[in-house]
Amino acid sequence: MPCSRSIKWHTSIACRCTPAGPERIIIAHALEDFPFDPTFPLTLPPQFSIAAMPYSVGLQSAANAFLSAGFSTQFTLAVIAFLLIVFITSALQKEGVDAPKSLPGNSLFHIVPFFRRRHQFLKWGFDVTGENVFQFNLLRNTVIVVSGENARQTFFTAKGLDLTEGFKILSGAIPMVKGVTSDLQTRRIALIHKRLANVQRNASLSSLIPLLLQDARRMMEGWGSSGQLDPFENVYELLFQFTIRSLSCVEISDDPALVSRLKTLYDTLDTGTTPATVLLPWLPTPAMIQKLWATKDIYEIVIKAINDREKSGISRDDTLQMLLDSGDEKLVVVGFIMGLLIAGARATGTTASWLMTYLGGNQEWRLKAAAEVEALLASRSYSPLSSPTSTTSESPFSPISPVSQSSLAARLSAIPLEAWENETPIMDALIRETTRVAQPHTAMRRNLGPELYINNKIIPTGAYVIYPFSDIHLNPDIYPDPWKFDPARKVPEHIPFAYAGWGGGKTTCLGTRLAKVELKLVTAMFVLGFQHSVVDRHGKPADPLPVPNWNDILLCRPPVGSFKLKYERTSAEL
Ligand code: HEM
Repeated sequence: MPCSRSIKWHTSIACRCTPAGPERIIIAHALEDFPFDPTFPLTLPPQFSIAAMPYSVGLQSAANAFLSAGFSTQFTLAVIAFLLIVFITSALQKEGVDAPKSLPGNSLFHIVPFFRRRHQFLKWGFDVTGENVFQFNLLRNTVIVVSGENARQTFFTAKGLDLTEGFKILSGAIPMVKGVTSDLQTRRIALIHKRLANVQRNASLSSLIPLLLQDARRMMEGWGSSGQLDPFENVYELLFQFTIRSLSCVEISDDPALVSRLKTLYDTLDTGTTPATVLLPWLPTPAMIQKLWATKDIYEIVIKAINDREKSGISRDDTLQMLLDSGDEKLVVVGFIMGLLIAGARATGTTASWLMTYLGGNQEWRLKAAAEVEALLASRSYSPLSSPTSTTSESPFSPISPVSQSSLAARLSAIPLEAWENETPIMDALIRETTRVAQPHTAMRRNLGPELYINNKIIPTGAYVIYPFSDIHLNPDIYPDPWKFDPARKVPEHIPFAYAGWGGGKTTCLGTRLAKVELKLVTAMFVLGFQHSVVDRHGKPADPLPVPNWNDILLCRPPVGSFKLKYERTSAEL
C-alpha cells in the first residue's frame, strides 16, 4: 500500500548538514524496529533515495526544498508530518465487533493525560465508554485498559502477557543503554532475577541488616534534634541509600557524595520521562538529551566501580562481589545494578515516605509500631555489633560518630532476620495498607501472542494491556471507605487477587523480601528515635491529613510543600 510505505519512509529519514551539503541519514525506523541509539547513523542506500521511490512523482521539488532548509525547519516539519500521519491513521481506524470500545476524540489528545494525569484519565475512560474494557492509541501502539475480577485473573495469569515488553514501551523510566538495559535478552533477565534472589538469601540479608541500620543512623543524625522534614525528600533519600547499599557496592554506598550524585541522575531520568521521550525515544528533545546524559553518567559510575574492584583484586562483602564471583558477563552485572536500583529505590522510597506520613497522622498506629519494636528488643539480649557495622563507621567516606553498643542501630542489629520477618504483624499490616492505598501502580503488559479475550473483548497479539491497581485497591466494594488508612482491615479472601501490592499470578515482586526488611528497619529507627506528626504548610497540625495523589505515578505525592513531618528526637541514642 503506497500510503503506508510513504508513512514509513517519511518517519524514518532525517538529514544531517555536512560541509558537502545535506546528507540523508536514517535516525530511526518504525518505533518497534529500532530503539534510539546514538551510534546508529546509517547512510541511506541509493535505492531508497526519495527520487528512486515509485510513489515520489511530484514530490521531488518539495523534497529538494526540504533538504535545503535549515535543521530547525526540517525538524519542525518532520514532527508536524509525523503527527499528521498519526492523526489521519487513527481517524481512519475501524473497529471489529469484538474490539474494545475506543475512547472518543483523537488519540493525540490522549497522550498527555495518560502520562500526566493517569489515574484521572483511566477513570474517565471507563466512565465515558461505559465499559469495563476500552482501548486507545499511543501513537502506533494500541493500549487496552481492563478492569474487573475476570479481567484481573486473566491479566495476572495469561502466558502471553509479558511484563518486560509492556513496561519497556509504556513506562520509559528505566535508563536505557543499548545492549545493557534496552534489549536484554530473556536469558539475561532471568540471570539478573536469579542474582536478586541471592541477595535475599538468609545469610546475605542478615549481614545487610546492621549496615542498613548504620546508614539510617548516619542519615537520621543529620536531621538534627528537631525540625520539619519532607518525607518525599528525606525519607526517600534514606531508602535510596538503602537500595544502593543492598544492590551495589561498598565503594558507592560508603560515599555520600556519590550516592547523592546518583540520586540526582535518577531524578533526572524521572523528570525527563515525558510523553515524547517514551513514545518517540529517538526525537532529540531537551528532555531526551538530558536523559541520555544522565544514563551515560550512571553507566560510567557503575562501570568504574566494577572496573576498580576488578583491578584492585580485593574481595569485599557486597552484592557487586557476589555478582563478580558468579562469573557473570559484565552486561549482566551492569544491567543488574542500573535496572534494579531504579526498581528498588522508587517503590521502597514511595512506600516508606507514605508509611512515615501515615504513622505521623495516626498516632495510635505509631504507638503500636513502637511497642512492637520495643517488644522485639526486650525479648532478646542483644549481642555486640557484628564486624560489618564497625567497618562502615571506619569508612574514609562517612565521617559519622563511632557506634555505641547502646545505640538504637546497634540494639536493632541484634534482632535476627527471622524475627523481623515473622514477629512483626503490626508492621506487616502497616506495609500492606500503605502499599494498598499509596501505590499508584498501573501494571503493563504486551500480548506476545496468541490473541486472547478479556471480558469478551479481543486482545490482539502485539497489543499492550494495562491494569490499574486502583480498580482493586480503591474499590469500595472490596475495601469500604477505600481512601481511609486502616491497617486493621482484612484482605477479603474470597475475591481473587484482592490485594496486589506485590503483584500477583505469574508476576510477583522479586524484591519483596528485601523491601519489607528495609521498610521495617526504617520504621523501627523512626518510631523509636523520634516523635513525629504531620503538619500543614503553616506548621499547624494537618487537617485533613494528606491524601495520596494517584496521578503522580512515581511518588503519589500531593502538591509539593503542602505538608511536612514535624519531628523531635527521643532520648534514645540513634
Ligand atoms: C515497597 C517496595 C516494592 C513494592 C511495593 C513493589 C511492588 C511490585 C509489584 C506490584 C510488582 C509487579 C508489577 C506488575 O505486575 O506490573 C513488582 C515487580 C517487580 N519488582 Fe517490586 N516492589 C517493591 C520493591 C522492589 C525491590 C526493592 C526490588 C529489587 C531489588 C524489586 C524488584 C522487582 C522486579 C524485578 C519485578 C518484576 C518481576 C517480574 O518481572 O516478574 N521490587 N514489584
